[in-house]
Amino acid sequence: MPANSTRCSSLGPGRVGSPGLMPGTPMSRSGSAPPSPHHRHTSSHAGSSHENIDVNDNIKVVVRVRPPTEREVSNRDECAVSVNDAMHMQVTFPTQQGPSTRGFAFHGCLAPDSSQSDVLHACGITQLLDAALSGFHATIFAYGQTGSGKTFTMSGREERIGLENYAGDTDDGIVTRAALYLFEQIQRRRDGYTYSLRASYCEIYNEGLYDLLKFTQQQLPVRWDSGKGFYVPDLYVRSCSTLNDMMQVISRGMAHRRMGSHELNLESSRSHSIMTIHCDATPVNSQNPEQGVRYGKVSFVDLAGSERLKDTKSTGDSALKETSSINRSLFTLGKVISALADNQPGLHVPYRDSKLTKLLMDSLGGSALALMIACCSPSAAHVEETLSTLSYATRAKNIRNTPFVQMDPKDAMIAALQREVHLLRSENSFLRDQAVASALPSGMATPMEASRAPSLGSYVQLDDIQGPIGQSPPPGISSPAEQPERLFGSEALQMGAQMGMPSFSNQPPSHLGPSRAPPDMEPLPRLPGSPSPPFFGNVSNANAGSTIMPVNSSSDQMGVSPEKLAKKLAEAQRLVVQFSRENERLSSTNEQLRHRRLVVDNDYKGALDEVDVLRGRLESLESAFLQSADSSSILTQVLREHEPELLAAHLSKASLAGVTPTILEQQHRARAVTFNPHILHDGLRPSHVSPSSIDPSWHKVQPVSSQDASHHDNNAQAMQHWQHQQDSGDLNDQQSQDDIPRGGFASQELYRKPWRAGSKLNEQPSGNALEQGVVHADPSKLKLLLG
Ligand SMILES: Nc1ncnc2c1ncn2[C@@H]1O[C@H](COP(=O)(O)OP(=O)(O)OP(=O)(O)O)[C@@H](O)[C@H]1O
Repeated sequence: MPANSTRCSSLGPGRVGSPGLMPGTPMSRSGSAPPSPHHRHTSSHAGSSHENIDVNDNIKVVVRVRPPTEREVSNRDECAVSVNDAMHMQVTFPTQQGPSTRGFAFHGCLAPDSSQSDVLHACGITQLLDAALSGFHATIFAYGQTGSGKTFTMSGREERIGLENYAGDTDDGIVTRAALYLFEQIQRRRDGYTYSLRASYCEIYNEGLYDLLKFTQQQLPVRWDSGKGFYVPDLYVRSCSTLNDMMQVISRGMAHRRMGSHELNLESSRSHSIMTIHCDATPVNSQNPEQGVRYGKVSFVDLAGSERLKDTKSTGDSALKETSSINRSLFTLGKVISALADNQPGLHVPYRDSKLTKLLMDSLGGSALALMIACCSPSAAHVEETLSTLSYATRAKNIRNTPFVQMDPKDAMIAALQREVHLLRSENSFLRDQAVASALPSGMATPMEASRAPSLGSYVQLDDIQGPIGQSPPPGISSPAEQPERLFGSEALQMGAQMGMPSFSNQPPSHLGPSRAPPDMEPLPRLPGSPSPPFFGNVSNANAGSTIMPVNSSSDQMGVSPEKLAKKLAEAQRLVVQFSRENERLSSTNEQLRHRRLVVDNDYKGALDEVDVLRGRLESLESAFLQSADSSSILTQVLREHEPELLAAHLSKASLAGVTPTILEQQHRARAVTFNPHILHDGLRPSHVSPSSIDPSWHKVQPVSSQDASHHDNNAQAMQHWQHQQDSGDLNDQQSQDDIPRGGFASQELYRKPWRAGSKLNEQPSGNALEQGVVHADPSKLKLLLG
């Protein structure tokens, strides 16, 4: 610590946004969080709804600083983080010039003494839950360094939840409080829907997806569907009709999560867990065309924490593999967040690079509401990680989601069609009324009016009316072409455009031929309030012979001759037929468009399925290839034949070093350069923080100059580019050999080929690589490749 840092003796008084610990003070533990009304929520929250939700909603980011752990207190760690107010905080960190401070602003900042119920309120979680009940997807994910309080925030004290007769306590986390809130709400809501809740719980461990409710060692596949996005088809989803059912799901899932113990956390989650509560809302009255079944859900994601082996002091193959896999998936998450935060059109967002980012796709830049809770330690010993976490959180604030109510695709389609039919009906009735109103002499009732007062007149069969049918509207009847807005209304036009309808044309569509409804087209059903069959019947066919119109028997008394009246009525009839035809055309065009969209969707889905299959095959080929490299010399022969120089270089380098490098060893070293979590944070670190000033070991693997940084960028970009090409199948065989095979580098040299010259990154990784999160394959399993 810098010489001028100071120490203080206790936690500050506040909670949400209260200063809490002051920077430069030694940390002490206060008592447990202030008592909160267990599992109860204030009425102001209970009544909140999703009305505040902005349809272009950025991800909300709240930071929670946990209290110091006993270990940090006994080590007399300095405090580096202080919360200034409800939205601002600052971090003090050492530099070569002395301590420096950086301020951060978030949607919420929670001081170390904030209670679990404070989290619920400060993070707006009840709003998210209300939104889920209203059909939105919502995601709450906890992010941060290992031991920073993610699991405590999401789940509370997990060990207690599984206890028999557990009735909850003040330490209950978001998940249990949310479950109770949802059950309270569905009993309270009187909004014409019945609600049912279902829950699933899964984890991603070492890039494998496991069901925590049906705990088997079987990995589950992640699939793509154009309607649902990425999803896990075989995940067990349990129906929960009572809070007790839900608590069983929670405790069972938690009990099966993979935990480990290391220097920074005695109970460290070794996997990313996702608990999802599905909120299905079924309308009580299904007659309402605007109502369909809504499929909201809320996911609680407890990410594994980023960690450095030198801090966690983890040893052993499986621990190393876990660390590497955690850091790798967090690295991909970082790339996704960065790409989305940059918000450059056309930029590739590498969702497909990990299972975690696939499953979070909807929450990051998608249609879900998302809340990120960034957790951090107050200790100066972890200030680098804290700065990195806050830099990520700052970037995440820029990610924009577009939430919308989720309905079953079938229901959504039906609702859209019903809306469309509704629009066409009202349009149709409007047109009919308009046409007749224009045709009738002033003072005469329109059919609509007449229908409300049938005693006004008697009826005459239109077909009985003889006389020429004018080709152009008679005086007093304005051409529909002059007033499309009046005919359809701007609202209707907008709705039509939204539904993919072509813009209205008043010319009878030539391709449709005579006015006849398509054979498969149902006549438009009657709209309440629209002219009823006694007046118009089905006007789609002018020869139907049953169309009747009200005519005032004493029309001649109004100064209109029967001939003129008949002419005007005939003209009205012609217009009605024309508009009906237009309506039919719109309907049939819609039908075609929908069909076309269905075909495209199917094609797209088929292509994606194929890509998934090919990707799976490629991955198994890669792993088979690497495994067989140990026991056969095919690879050596291939190199000898196609890359003799490379082989010679390997042999000489190996003999100089006195060891024989192996494929796996070099591959892992190469990965260490790419996946090192500190490198990925590099672009996010404030420019005035020199990496080497914080941790002398950083410069060994991390670019320290802009030139090096650009090498690193090139490195990452080239890898990303290769992956993209690989994904899209753009690579031919030769290119595949020359470029970087993902997860299967034939050697470090091959991997570095495109940017070999002059880069520090091209030097052998430092011996510190292990400490930086590198996983070496089990030496006993590594066989000599080139010997
Ligand atoms: N707000 C808090 N109040 C009291 N104790 C806390 C708080 N946050 C965390 N802790 C304690 O700190 C320790 C580490 O927290 P936790 O296990 O939640 O960290 P984590 O971020 O989930 O770690 P990992 O990524 O390793 O799983 C635990 O003993 C936990 O009880």
